[in-house]
Amino acid sequence: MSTYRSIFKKDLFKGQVILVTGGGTGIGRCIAHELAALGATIIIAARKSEPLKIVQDEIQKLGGICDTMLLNIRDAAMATQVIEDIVAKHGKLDGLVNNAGGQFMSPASQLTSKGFSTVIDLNLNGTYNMCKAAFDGYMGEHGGQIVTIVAETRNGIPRAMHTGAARAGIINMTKTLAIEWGPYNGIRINCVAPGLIISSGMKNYHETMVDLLAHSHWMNPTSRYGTESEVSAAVAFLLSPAASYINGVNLEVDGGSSLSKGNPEGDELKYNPEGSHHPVYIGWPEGADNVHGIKHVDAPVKINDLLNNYKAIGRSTVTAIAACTLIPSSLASPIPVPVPSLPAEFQELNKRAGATVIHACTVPNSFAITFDDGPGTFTNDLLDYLYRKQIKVTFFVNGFNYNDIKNPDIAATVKRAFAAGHQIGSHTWSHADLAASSTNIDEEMTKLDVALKELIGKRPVYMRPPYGNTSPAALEYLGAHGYKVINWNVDTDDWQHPSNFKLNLQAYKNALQRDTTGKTFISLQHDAEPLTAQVFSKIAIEYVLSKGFNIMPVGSCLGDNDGWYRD
Ligand SMILES: CCC/C=C/C(=O)SCCNC(=O)CCNC(=O)[C@H](O)C(C)(C)COP(=O)([O-])OP(=O)([O-])OC[C@H]1O[C@@H](n2cnc3c(N)ncnc32)[C@H](O)[C@@H]1OP(=O)([O-])[O-]
Ligand SMILES: NC(=O)C1=CN([C@@H]2O[C@H](COP(=O)(O)OP(=O)(O)OC[C@H]3O[C@@H](n4cnc5c(N)ncnc54)[C@H](OP(=O)(O)O)[C@@H]3O)[C@@H](O)[C@H]2O)C=CC1
Repeated sequence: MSTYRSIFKKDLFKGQVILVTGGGTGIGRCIAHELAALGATIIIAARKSEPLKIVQDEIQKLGGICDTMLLNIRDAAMATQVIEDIVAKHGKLDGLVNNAGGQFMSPASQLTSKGFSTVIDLNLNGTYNMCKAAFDGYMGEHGGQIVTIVAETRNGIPRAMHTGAARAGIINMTKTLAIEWGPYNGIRINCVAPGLIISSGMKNYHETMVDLLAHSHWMNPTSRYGTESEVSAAVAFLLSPAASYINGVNLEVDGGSSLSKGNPEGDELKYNPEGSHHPVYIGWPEGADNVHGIKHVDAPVKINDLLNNYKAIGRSTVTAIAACTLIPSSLASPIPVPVPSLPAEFQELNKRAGATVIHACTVPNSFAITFDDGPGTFTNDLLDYLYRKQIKVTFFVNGFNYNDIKNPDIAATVKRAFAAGHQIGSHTWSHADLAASSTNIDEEMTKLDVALKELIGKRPVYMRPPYGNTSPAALEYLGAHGYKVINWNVDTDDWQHPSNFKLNLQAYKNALQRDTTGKTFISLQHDAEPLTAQVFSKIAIEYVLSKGFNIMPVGSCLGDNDGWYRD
């Protein structure tokens, strides 16, 4: 019967008894499968019995030995009891894999004391409880191997300060225990620090976070996420005699992501959005996902899709590790993005109507970078970057679209952008199509003007019609009410393919890779798109700067230094 295809030799752990906490799901389950396939008697323990029973059944079906126990690692007495029960039932405890753990995501500023304590209690205290129980109950006298799964913490973990602190505590505790428990008790103790791993753990996160994760999987030096098998292999190695002189280390299994995290700028340019050139290791048996009724990996669909992609394009099994190149078909041959020109009937209409539609700048060598539909959840990240680069841009904001401008965080972002000298323009209250006869143009413009007046004390003169759409009636209204109507001549279409930075940038390349003598540009992207705010905007700005253009707000690029707003 085909079983987990470990890279290690068969029977490596034959006769050993190893406890894997949290072994009913994700990484822990994979570790349990691999160690059982290598001959160990595995005990998996966690709070919920059902996942444990399923995994026990899977392992037994494949010919392995697996026992289950209920355990809450936060409960020291329960930890002690579980170790006692294992020793009573199986006679010993050769290995302990502290895999149980986790957290919720939250910016540090919004974290409550209770939330912080909960995550510290689970990870740091829980791991301590297990180490102490294993030491007191068996290993202190007989020796053994301990491996704790932490998380890569080298430069902090944004939005998970609590878990970063707990895991850093575990890493340090591990070093001390290696020193204290090594010489006399024959214990080796190490940590494995995964980067982002395609596993059931991702199911704990909100859909928005899963979306973001699914889009950013290439943003580390290995340009992909890791697999459960790659973490499990590190654990098996550290438990094995091959690591018998390795003690007190933290082995990062993160594709190098911890090396570059925290660098304020430029990292994105070093990453490879085209996909990974690295082999992917997946130890699950080849064939369908559910051979013998065993589901290989149980991550959220969008994350699981990444794995299927790695499998489809890469060589994913132990027997066939080979270089793989993940090139989404959309990137294989760049699709040129045409520079839009105003439809002929509108050019004619503009001549008659009250407002003309502006597509380019007048100041020589200027490039106005504009963002629509925001503020978005990550506009503040973009503002941080713009501040560091000392660059000013234009934000055409909505009142109620991706976000509600009255939400205090969103309102604060508008105020911050304004105070920093960026130009705030109107993009209508609700992103309504001004060319549609059903749209109340006056309401759309006035409602946002009133909200902005409250926030920044002024009403914008510059506006961008949603979808770039105008009609004679709209232009007449806008002209009569003193608005300047700004469209663009570089359209990234980032909203259609937010994670395809190469395609987004193609619009810039189409504009700037030809003779640009006497030309000026206004580009369009959307800061409401998280990946545009966090990544693409920076790629675009670096590119425009590399071509020698001066980036400025639309008002400046039209030579208008005073008339951006009115009272
Ligand atoms: C980061 C690097 C990559 C890592 C990836 C992985 O690890 S993937 C693996 C991922 N796998 C896992 O993480 C698996 C293990 N994770 C867990 O069991 C839970 O996530 C746990 C750690 C919160 C513990 O749960 P529990 O049942 O013991 O606790 P509880 O529910 O009773 O909450 C206690 C308090 O915590 C607070 N708080 C909780 N949630 C939120 C939130 N979403 N928002 C804000 N706050 C939140 C809140 O204060 C709450 O008290 P309240 O205000 O309600 O009175
Ligand atoms: N997936 C990833 O990208 C990364 C994961 N990690 C870490 O790897 C480990 C495994 O993660 P993963 O498999 O992805 O996530 P899962 O959420 O699938 O696994 C967590 C496991 O821990 C168990 N658990 C949670 N709290 C307790 C508790 N108090 N007592 C006993 N068991 C508990 C859960 O079972 P039950 O609920 O039944 O108790 C579950 O089986 C975790 O420590 C995680 O933080 C680190 C970095 C990245």
